[in-house]
Amino acid sequence: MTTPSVRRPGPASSRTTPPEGAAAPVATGPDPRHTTERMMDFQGCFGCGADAADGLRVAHRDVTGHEVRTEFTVREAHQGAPGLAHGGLLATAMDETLGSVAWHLGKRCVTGRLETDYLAPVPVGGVLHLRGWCTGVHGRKVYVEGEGRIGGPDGPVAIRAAGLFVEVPEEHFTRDRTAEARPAAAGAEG
Ligand SMILES: CCCCCCCC(=O)SCCNC(=O)CCNC(=O)[C@H](O)C(C)(C)COP(=O)(O)OP(=O)(O)OC[C@H]1O[C@@H](n2cnc3c(N)ncnc32)[C@H](O)[C@@H]1OP(=O)(O)O
Repeated sequence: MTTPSVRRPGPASSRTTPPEGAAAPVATGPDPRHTTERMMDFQGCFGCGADAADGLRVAHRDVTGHEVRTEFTVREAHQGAPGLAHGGLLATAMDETLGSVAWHLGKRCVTGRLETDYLAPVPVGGVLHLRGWCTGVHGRKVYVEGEGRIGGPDGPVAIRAAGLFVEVPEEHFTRDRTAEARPAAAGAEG
């Protein structure tokens, strides 16, 4: 394995670092009022759903306070280069883990920003052991960091990330956006 020749900074930029005055996280568990009827028993999530055929099926293992642990077993469908996980999918596994941290704070959040550092390749057949934790809360913004290790929960770090999650109203998930996704009418200016 190659050793990084320069010392890397942490994963968080100024946009994913809690500002002065941010509050410490308070882990309350997910708020059941945030699970709409449509979301109940939904297994189509590409990150963790059992019904997403080539999805990541990230397994949620453990929650301690505001720290969440998950595992992602890399399958052939997740390859980028032969035998190695695609970086975008590793970011997805991280998004799943970090997003879960925000929801465990009782906040209905979506990803606003996700930053990733890749430190080592993750082989097909390998298990990425992910961990995410909250670094602060400021208004609607939840700041989260995480890391993924290979070869075991204490193995070498393969990916690090920092994310900003933003609280949204229920309407974010219930609104019918079909019309918004259609191509604009011919001649309409963008
Ligand atoms: C268990 C569940 C696990 C789930 C894991 C998976 C999570 C996902 O993948 S969610 C899907 C991907 N994400 C999305 O689709 C989100 C799309 N984006 C949006 O809907 C909107 O842009 C949204 C909600 C993030 C923000 O919009 P809006 O509600 O209008 O708020 P807005 O005023 O723009 O932003 C709120 C605050 O966040 C900040 N902010 C928003 N985006 C960013 C960003 N990218 N970088 C830095 N700051 C940001 C704003 O500056 C603002 O800060 P302040 O309160 O200090 O002024």
